[in-house]
Amino acid sequence: MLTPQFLRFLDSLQIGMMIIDREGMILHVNQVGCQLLGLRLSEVRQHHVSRITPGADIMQVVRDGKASLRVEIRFGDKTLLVDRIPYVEEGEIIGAISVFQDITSYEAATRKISEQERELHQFRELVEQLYDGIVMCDRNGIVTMINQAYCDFLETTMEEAIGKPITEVIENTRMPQVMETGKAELGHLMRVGNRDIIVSRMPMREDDKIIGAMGKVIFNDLRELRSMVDRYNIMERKLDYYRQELKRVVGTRYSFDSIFADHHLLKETIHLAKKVASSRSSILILGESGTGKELFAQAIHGVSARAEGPFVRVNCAAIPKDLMEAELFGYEEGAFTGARKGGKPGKVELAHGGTLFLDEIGDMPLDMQVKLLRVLQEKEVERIGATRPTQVDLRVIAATHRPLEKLMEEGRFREDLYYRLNVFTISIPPLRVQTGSIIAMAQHLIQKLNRELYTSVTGLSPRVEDVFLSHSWPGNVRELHNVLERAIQLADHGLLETEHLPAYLQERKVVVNGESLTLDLEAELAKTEKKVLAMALEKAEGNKVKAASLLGIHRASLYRKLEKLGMDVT
Ligand SMILES: Nc1ncnc2c1ncn2[C@@H]1O[C@H](COP(=O)(O)OP(=O)(O)OP(=O)(O)O)[C@@H](O)[C@H]1O
Repeated sequence: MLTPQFLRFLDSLQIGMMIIDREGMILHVNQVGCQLLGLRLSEVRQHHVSRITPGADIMQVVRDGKASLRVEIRFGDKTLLVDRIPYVEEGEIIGAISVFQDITSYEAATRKISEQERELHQFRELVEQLYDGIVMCDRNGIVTMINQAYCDFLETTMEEAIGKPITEVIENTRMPQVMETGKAELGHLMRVGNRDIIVSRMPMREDDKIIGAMGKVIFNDLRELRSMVDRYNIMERKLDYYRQELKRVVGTRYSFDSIFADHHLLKETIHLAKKVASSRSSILILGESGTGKELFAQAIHGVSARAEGPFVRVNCAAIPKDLMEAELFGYEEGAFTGARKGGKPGKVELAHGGTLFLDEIGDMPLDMQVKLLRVLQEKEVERIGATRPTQVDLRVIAATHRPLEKLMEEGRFREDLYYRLNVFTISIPPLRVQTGSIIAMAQHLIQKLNRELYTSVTGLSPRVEDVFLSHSWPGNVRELHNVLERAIQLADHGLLETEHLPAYLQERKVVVNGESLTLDLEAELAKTEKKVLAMALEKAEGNKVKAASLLGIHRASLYRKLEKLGMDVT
């Protein structure tokens, strides 16, 4: 039956073909078939079919005489589509023929198409949910896409609308103009039928060419918009409230435990602060910038009877003058143009039940001082535009680095307010007078910063200690903290060296006649003054009256100087 002509014919076919006899012995596989199966004809001829395709059902075809068509089978990394038919001669089944083709790439393409169909379906769903209405048209103004919601709104169907000029589907549409000008129109109000809608239209581009336009109807009913705006306002107010609550919870970060004190003057300040903390009276904290005034204010609040209440800080120097009144005292709705809906409480009101910390009180404008005094005296606050005052119960801690007495003399600070605030005064000594304690303070801050920055700096090199001792620290502990933070990050571990210090600290040292001096006038004067006082005391054998007369100054003045320079007063 398999004549050479017939075999040549089989080899010329572009699909795979295999012929077996009744017993399943392979009689022939054509060339394409060998390629698809990855075998040579000599390897398969006269072998049983089960060796090539284990579990092949082709024997079933021989047994039943029934064809099995379009069966997909995996062969290695290929997918083959197989037809198996009985091979009949003179009415008798003498074998079977298997015809197969590689459909691997076809199958991959079909999979891709169904994936894309799924994605497209998801995208449509998304579009349906994102916007109430959406429509697209091509460059000729023909509708190419419209979603169900917009169809419902326009009382049409997708079948009817797609393919029609957009001007026939949406009355008053401006999509042609948008394509003409290339400019998007966002949030326009438009009347369709008897309803107002808000539309955004934008041109669609490909390689800078306008290929169509898209329209989005964000709200198909303005009543819905209005209710959304209302909901938004309510949410904003709630958010404001929670923000305030959060501040109340995390408002204070410092306690007395956070204050490091090695110097006796600072220790005395802490002792006094702890004593006055429990009273209800106002406190005035004096100290140069960076000495820890806020630290003290928070610590006092933390141990006061109001510790559970809020700690509200107002930096009088940082608030622009024209905003200060609203910031401090709040306002009612409609009090001025731009006033927020529902009004806004001021810091004074927010501090109700707690502490109001007025930082840089010396910078408070005079008219605000008058209003503040009223709050302290009457214990009530009146928002801008309000008809009635609100009762407030708070304690004021004020702080300043300015000489308030001088400001009073110049008429820039009200005397009555000064006396009201200054029930207790706490003076924080500047770092430069805490001689002998600067290195200890630095060590304390290094430990704290090591913990925060995951570093392991062990301390200061002797040269850095020198620099630290001769610097006058105008920025006080804050300056020391900043210098150390930078140096620790540069060094990471071991001792801090001068090269880790900022340039202004490295450059201040000069050597004159073999003696190392700094260009810090105040520190050098203090050093010399200290030296002279020590010499005088030595000469007077510790007798202060004698030492003062040797120095030609009053005894009280000697005591003041010794205290200021951190020398032994006893
Ligand atoms: N005795 C101290 N112990 C530990 N840290 C301190 C001490 N004094 C100040 N600090 C730290 O120094 C920094 C400055 O402190 P704070 O902000 O309280 O100073 P301030 O006097 O209020 O400054 P300003 O007047 O510039 O606002 C803070 O990081 C604070 O933690």
